[in-house]
Amino acid sequence: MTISKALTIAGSDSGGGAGIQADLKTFQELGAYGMSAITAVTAQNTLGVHGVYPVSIEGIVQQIDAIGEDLGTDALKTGMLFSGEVIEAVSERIHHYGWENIVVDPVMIAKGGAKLLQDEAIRALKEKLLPLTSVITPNIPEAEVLTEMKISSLDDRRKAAKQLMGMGAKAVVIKGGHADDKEVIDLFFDGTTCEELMSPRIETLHTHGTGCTFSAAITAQLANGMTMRDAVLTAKEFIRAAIEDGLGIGGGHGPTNHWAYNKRGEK
Ligand SMILES: Nc1ncnc2c1ncn2[C@@H]1O[C@H](COP(=O)(O)OP(=O)(O)OP(=O)(O)O)[C@@H](O)[C@H]1O
Ligand SMILES: Cc1ncc(COP(=O)(O)O)c(N)n1
Repeated sequence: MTISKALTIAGSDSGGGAGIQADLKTFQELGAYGMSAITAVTAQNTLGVHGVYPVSIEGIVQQIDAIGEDLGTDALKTGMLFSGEVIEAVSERIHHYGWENIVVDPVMIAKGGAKLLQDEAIRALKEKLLPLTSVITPNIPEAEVLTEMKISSLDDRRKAAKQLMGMGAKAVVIKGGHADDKEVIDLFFDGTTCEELMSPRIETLHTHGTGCTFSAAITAQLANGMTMRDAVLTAKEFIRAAIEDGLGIGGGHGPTNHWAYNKRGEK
């Protein structure tokens, strides 16, 4: 039996809805063996981020090396990287191991407004990480920061996706969760085709960690050997089920249901 392996380099969310916790749950549900390198520990719940405790560069590099020198990985994703220094160190290690299937979720601000990436880090993200990226998955505000353009229309999203490809990413998904369209439109662009992936907008407060879960599902499916397009299509179904069958726990923005996609398949 071949084991698909997936690595997440991201922050820890004590509340379990976002960050490495969401990633590992998603990897497990999609049949990939999950591994992690933690970049920062957050004290967090559905009400917000109450504290951020960055891990030292040495500590992050040692975690990545522990995996690189022994287990290896078939795909990896990055989430909360927090600083330019972390981005540089992580990019250098990815390059060193020659890893492929690199999914970059450019996490900048938590739903509750807490800053998860320092401003000075944007340059490192563009210069060091984007050239190694197989797919980048910004939400609309993140795509605006990276491209320095205002994104209002669907056409703006297409232009932004092209610009991000020009910066080195091999594919782009601009997620539509933050737009006010009736349907949620995630724009997928791989250099040749530009596709609008539509699904009904679900009226719910419980969308904590949707971006983490979506990018983790892409990572797991790339580790499983799927093409980029198929991995993105599965991730869209995975997150749709996870939001639709929300758990309704916590007093604020609750987590999604990482069991939902497989539970539906069992029926
Ligand atoms: N209300 C919703 N109904 C249906 N799908 C949604 C909804 N909100 C988000 N999604 C889906 O979830 C995924 C993540 O989108 P979103 O734009 O919320 O990312 P994000 O802001 O990075 O998420 P987060 O920061 O919460 O982790 C996308 O595939 C999007 O289509
Ligand atoms: C450790 C960590 N990583 C990512 C997010 C983004 O998720 P959200 O925007 O839903 O708060 C988060 N809140 N915490």
